Amino acid sequence: MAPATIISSSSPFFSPSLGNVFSATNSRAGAVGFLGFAPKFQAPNPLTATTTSVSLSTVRKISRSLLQVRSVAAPVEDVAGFGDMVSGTQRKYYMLGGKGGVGKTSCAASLAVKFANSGHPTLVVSTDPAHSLSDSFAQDLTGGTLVQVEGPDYPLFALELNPEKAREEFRTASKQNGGTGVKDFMEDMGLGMLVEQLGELKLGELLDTPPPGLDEAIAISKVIQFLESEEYNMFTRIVFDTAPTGHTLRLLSLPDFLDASIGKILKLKQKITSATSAIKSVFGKEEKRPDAADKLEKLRERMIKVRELFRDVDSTEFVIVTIPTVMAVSESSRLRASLEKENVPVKRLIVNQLLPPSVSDCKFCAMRRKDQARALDMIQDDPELSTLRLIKAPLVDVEIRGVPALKFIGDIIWK
Ligand SMILES: Nc1ncnc2c1ncn2[C@@H]1O[C@H](COP(=O)(O)OP(=O)(O)OP(=O)(O)O)[C@@H](O)[C@H]1O
Repeated sequence: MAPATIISSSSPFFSPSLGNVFSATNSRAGAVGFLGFAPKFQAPNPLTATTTSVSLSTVRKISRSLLQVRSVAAPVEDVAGFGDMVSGTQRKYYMLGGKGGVGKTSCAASLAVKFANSGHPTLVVSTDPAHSLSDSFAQDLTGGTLVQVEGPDYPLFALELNPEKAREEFRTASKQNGGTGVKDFMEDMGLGMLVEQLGELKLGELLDTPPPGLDEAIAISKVIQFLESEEYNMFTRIVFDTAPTGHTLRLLSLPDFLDASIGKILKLKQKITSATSAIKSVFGKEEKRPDAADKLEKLRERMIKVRELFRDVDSTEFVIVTIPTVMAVSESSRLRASLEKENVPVKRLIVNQLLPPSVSDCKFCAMRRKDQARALDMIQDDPELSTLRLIKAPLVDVEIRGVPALKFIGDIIWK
């Protein structure tokens, strides 16, 4: 991860300034360690900051009470702006992605805070194996379970999917009880049906080693849970902080791949079934068994549901985050092209870490500014990117950490 350039408070263009904001703001949340200013409140240690792991019943209770008291912010005229994103109580998914280190997590976390402060019970999920949600919120959100983020006006929960832990559990499970542990493990992920079917097809041994793409499969299984499980019913906005480009594209194309693979398995199974039942009927031994193909077909339907969700303009949007450099803009252009090929809706492009205006640039800053202007021109001329709504986010003078900082940057980005 490339660290952001941090401009000191003595910089000639000390604006926009988180430092200024925080000297005037107090908060329940733990804003931690801002450079260049002295916070007026006691900043908790990020490692010991209080976070709450919640049980299913707590989530349900909050959900019920929210349904009674919540009023979601009204839509504004600008349908393409934040007003469009916040309006309506039907569930919407936002995926933020782009090159490593450009500010995906900061943008995703700031969007989640803004949604929560606008009245939406919100869930922010990290599918990046190198999670930084905890760092961004300055709260411990690790553990792979729903954790409530302290600070926003309405419930905001975070979930850092833990592929390494999942992979380890997978290995352990596959060694237990002659492989039935794998089934339990996959069932926990909402993929039990797949194992059953593989068992039917005597392909269970394939599960003994974690397959390539398990990280993405875990993320997909979570999406299925978001769609089907009561635990997640309360959330009207789900924000994904995705892994850098390649991983994310694999994640988005996985349902297609699984759908096609299941299709092939189904065909193969049909052939085997008709051949074996022909033999069995010749010998008068055909048994009536529940049709495994039905279950596979159901799994396939779920995959189609996920695939459709990724493509549904009304409920899903992929927001590309970039920085104003030739390399990052080029990668964003390729990402947009790939997303278009996958029919994933993209409407916005955030250009993050733009140097704020200044009257007196030093030579270094003037050079950087010229470079950034060139990258912005590149975006204007790029057929993949020029059609997107451009959101310019300034490089701020301190690291963006904690809910107040995320609120500050979120109010600049999400308008
Ligand atoms: N506009 C900004 N101004 C100042 N600092 C920023 C800005 N945006 C992001 N940063 C800082 O840059 C660093 C990287 O940001 P972030 O973690 O959000 O990027 P990322 O794209 O999610 O990284 P990764 O690909 O490693 O997950 C963080 O220290 C963050 O505080």
